[in-house]
Amino acid sequence: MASSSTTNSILSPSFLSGLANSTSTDSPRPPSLLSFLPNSSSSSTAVSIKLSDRRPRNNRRSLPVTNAAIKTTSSPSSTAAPTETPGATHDASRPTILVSEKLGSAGLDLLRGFGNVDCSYDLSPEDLCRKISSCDALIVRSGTKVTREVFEAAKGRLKVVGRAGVGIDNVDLQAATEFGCLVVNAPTANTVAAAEHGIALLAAMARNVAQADASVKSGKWERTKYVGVSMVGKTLAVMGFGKVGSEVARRAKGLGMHVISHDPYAPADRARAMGVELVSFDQAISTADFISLHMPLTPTTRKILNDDTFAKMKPGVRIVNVARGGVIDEDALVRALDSGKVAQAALDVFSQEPPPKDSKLVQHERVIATPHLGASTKEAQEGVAIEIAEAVVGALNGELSATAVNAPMVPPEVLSALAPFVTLAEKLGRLAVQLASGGEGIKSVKVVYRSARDPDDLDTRLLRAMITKGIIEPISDGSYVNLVNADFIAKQKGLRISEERIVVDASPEMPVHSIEVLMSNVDSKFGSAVAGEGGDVVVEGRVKYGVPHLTKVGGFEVDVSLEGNLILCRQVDRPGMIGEVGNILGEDNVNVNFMSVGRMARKKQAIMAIGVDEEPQEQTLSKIGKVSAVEEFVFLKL
Ligand SMILES: NC(=O)C1=CN([C@@H]2O[C@H](COP(=O)(O)OP(=O)(O)OC[C@H]3O[C@@H](n4cnc5c(N)ncnc54)[C@H](O)[C@@H]3O)[C@@H](O)[C@H]2O)C=CC1
Ligand SMILES: O=C(O)C(=O)COP(=O)(O)O
Repeated sequence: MASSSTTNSILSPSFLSGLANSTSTDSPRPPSLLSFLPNSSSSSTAVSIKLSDRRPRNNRRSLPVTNAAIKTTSSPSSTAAPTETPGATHDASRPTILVSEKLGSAGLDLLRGFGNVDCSYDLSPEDLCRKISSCDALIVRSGTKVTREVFEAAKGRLKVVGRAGVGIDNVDLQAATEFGCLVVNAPTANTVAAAEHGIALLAAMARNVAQADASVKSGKWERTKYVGVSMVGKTLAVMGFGKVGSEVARRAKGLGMHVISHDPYAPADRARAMGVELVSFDQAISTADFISLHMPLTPTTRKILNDDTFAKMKPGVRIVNVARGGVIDEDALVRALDSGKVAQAALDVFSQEPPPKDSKLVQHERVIATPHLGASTKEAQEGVAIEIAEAVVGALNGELSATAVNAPMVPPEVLSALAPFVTLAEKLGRLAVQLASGGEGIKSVKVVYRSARDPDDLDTRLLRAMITKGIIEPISDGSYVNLVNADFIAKQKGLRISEERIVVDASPEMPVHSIEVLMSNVDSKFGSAVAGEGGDVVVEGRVKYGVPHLTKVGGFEVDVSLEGNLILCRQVDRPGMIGEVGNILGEDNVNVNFMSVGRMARKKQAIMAIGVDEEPQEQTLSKIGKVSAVEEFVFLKL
């Protein structure tokens, strides 16, 4: 098989006239990343064929966007209409957003401008599961457990879970990812509130404010009993130097404390700039007079303070926890308080919330407790509500949120530049899998990105996810594939996708010059699609003038815009072939929108790539098969 061929291109005039008509909405927009629809870019423009040279266009054609998908999704299984907020009307054409915990009014207003908002607080797990199949989004705080059962009960309708706050330990992220449900949080709006609460607890604990207050209210006046300790000059270990931890450190420095911190992932220069020394875990806990916890609850931080670690602390250490109850072994803390190793603890969070009424920890006389109030200031709650409402609305619009927790975060400007390549990637995956015979047998796919840019500057996660989606959707029983679950589903299906980035001499303006998809160890329905030493099914595409094009099939160069559907035809290169096949399609009312012929050499084999708007009937295809010069052909849905 020849490794190269020459190309004639036929551009349809309506393609060009469509461009002339382009409006402001024609500028490239980021594609919907969550609502991937199967035929996300089909064009319905009917055209006639006319020979023409490729011409650059001044206006770009509008990009296929699929952002209506989530808005209009209604699960066939969802029959129960959600309870509306009193006074609100339920509009079935709008997405439904269930808010299961109190959310600031500004956020609710924003949500109501976009969809049906159902504020149902204090739902039992069963009620939540019952409701969820009629909801497109769920907004929670720390009180709602979003378990695997919730995702199962959603029956595929739930597209986004918004956590109105930072900690996402109450959301089963693995299950969310498997179900293709995006999880977003609101990571910044409550930072100061949580830090202020940490400082409030620190000072209240040191000066016995809570106990003394209760004593005075009970009619006592116990001035000697409630002598406190000073904070100035004491060492505070901030465990977790993230947003909250660093704000606590800043405030503690203002109180004259010596602040050290342990955080395996924090940059030392950021800490140093604040006059905070980053130290090892053991050094932090063994030298601190006060320890303040600010790390997330994860499998590695669960019970990070336990009998062993309490044993390493200074006698009389004081502990503040506004992070998560689960980072402390609470029974061990009771033991450490009883033994005097820990002098006092100030706790905002508990492993079980609310804690049992008879909790020894809560009842301990040297413990002060608040009911998870860290984020509860008016200001923080309004800010969090807006932050999460914007993220959820964006996600429902098919945009990727900057606060996505279980999907790659792609900055809007990168997304915008990648948009046509995202469509190209999906179509190449879709084409390659249809060219292979027996799609389920595909195990190994290689993707080669050619770009003028440094390989490190090219974030291909989005493109890989779309290729995966393109490969998987045609061969699976309705698997819903999106950026969130693409890698998971590929792995589940035993599909190994490897990537190679090659620097080429091309325009650095374009993030990618070409994308090539190679499938190993598969037979092809269209022998000409097989190329290379390994006998791979090969397709390659590029973006030209903002529009995805197929540029290579097997060893043949072609040039066809990836719109509508595609007929690939290998024939002996001879005069009249284009007209003959074009006539068959025309007679059977199939519109050709694009056509190109790539041949090995004059009068040798050639590949005709024909873009068609409609799906030709069986008999139309068989007429093409009967054209004497046609050696093989295949119809591919894009
Ligand atoms: N009580 C409340 O109402 C609130 C509680 N929180 C809790 O505080 C936590 C921290 O919040 P942010 O500072 O906004 O998050 P963040 O993500 O900015 O900071 C967390 C820091 O913990 C560090 N970390 C991770 N593993 C660690 C380990 N093993 N040891 C030490 N440090 C580790 C990370 O590197 C990161 O710098 C949240 O995960 C949440 O659970 C946050 C807001 C309000
Ligand atoms: O943001 C966080 O992580 C918090 O813990 C705040 O929780 P809340 O929204 O007040 O239930």
